Amino acid sequence: MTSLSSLKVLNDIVDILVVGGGSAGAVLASRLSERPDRSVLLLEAGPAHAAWDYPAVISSSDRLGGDQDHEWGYKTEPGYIRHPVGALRGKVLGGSSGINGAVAIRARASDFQNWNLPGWSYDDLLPSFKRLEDSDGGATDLHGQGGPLPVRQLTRADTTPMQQAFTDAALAAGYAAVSDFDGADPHGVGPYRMNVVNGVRVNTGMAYLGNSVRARANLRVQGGVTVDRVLFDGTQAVGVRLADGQVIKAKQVVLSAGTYGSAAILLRSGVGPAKELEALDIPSVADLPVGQRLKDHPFYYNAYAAKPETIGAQSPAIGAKLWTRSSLAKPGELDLHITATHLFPHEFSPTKVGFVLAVALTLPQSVGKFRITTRDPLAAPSIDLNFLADAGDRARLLEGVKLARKLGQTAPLSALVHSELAPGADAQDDSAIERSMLGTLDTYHHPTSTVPMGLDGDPHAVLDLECRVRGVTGLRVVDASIFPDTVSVATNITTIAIAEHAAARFF
Ligand SMILES: Cc1cc2nc3c(=O)[nH]c(=O)nc-3n(C[C@H](O)[C@H](O)[C@H](O)COP(=O)(O)OP(=O)(O)OC[C@H]3O[C@@H](n4cnc5c(N)ncnc54)[C@H](O)[C@@H]3O)c2cc1C
Repeated sequence: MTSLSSLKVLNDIVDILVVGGGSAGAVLASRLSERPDRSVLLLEAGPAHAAWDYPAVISSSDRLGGDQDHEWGYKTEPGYIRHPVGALRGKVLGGSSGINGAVAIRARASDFQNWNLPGWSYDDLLPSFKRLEDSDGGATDLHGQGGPLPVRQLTRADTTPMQQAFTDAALAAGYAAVSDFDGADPHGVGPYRMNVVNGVRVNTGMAYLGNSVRARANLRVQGGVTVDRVLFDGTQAVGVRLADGQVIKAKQVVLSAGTYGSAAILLRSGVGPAKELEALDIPSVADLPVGQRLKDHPFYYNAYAAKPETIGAQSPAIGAKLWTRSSLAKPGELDLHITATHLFPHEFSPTKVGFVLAVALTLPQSVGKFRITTRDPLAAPSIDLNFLADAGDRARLLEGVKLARKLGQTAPLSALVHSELAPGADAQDDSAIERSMLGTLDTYHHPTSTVPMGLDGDPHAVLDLECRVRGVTGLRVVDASIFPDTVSVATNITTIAIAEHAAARFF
């Protein structure tokens, strides 16, 4: 474990201590240390690889989910679907942006309208969405150039024969072609925008914490350090205690440990539902609803055995999607994704090669719950995603699965199919499809909202609108946990943008 003396930066009391170097934390450490007169310390539990020296399991864009050295290893509670699923989270400088699918699409204006928070509209966030980007299409009203994160718009030619056949099947079924999912009308099918360059998934530890940034005299980036809890003097945050008992003092603490990590640190610190904390003998500092509004996107694999002679190239593993709406979506909402992916355990296919039309419900109503069950900072938390508990969620995902199956039977995609593996030929009615949904459901890995922002008087709000933890001083949270509700797309770019937004406005 790192010794306390080796963690000292410039002063004994660091100006800003950022906990967690993931999608949000790396952005904050980079942006906040642009001002040389303040010292910034970033503590990350996982390894802090040099920007040019990430192992292939992190840098290769076709390998998702990391390995035991770079992933927390959490499992969910069985919940409504009655089986646990792996709740993957990156444990590395770059965080979950180091193990994710590298799809780079923003939340929609309607998502921010749903949040309904002053200062957090799409227009408010647009400068941050542009500032983070180095878009290959150059600077436009919509996209930015020269920012830290390279974002490439895939073309049809960049996608695989299977993804092209999927796209053509969706077009044949009457869906529109989408050339940029960040554009005004993303309802339809098309290739992704991705933060991948030459097969390298560019995580935030690379993009925001390159050599010159890490060389700043006022910034210290330290990997291999697990934070136990925030220390308070009364209700003033004064630093953190590490899992090994060492103490680090700071004038301001920012938690960017992610939807699970930040909530767990708050709970261990006495910030959370007082009754739950009392049961764990944790003295209450602020009685707040941490962990009560967990949201995530349920994810179903409509899996196919492919004809080996027609499948062709299989990289990029992720390349195109259909973004559409169920019949229960509210006006303007797009609540279903169908992603055509080669991420498939090929040994399960009778032809030894397969592909997946992965169906996600992106605006679920079901609300999950996050808790800790012990004060031990090294113990796994309890994560109940509560997937599909809401009957409307089941109905909408069912529509998505039926649509995916229809596309699998539509030319030219149908020509690649040897047989359907899930739900499988026997699943002919809704109840059989639903059984398959419940039995094999996974997560899209977009958990949010355990530490939600909200207006004064909002019973769900843990933070105010400047990311400050209510009822205490000197403590902020900035990461995907602060989303007041889920958004209808993958969450990485929006998380980076809220960190850009917070860094520019609140510090
Ligand atoms: C498999 C997978 C695929 C995904 N695919 C996509 C995709 O294609 N596109 C997309 O937009 N989004 C995707 N996502 C989601 C996206 O990556 C996350 O929403 C985003 O990275 C979350 O950022 P964050 O800053 O909130 O948390 P993280 O990036 O997870 O960062 C939290 C950091 O805090 C550290 N930490 C936690 N606890 C402590 C502690 N106690 N002490 C010190 N450090 C701590 C962690 O190790 C981690 O580095 C995917 C996620 C996964 C897991």
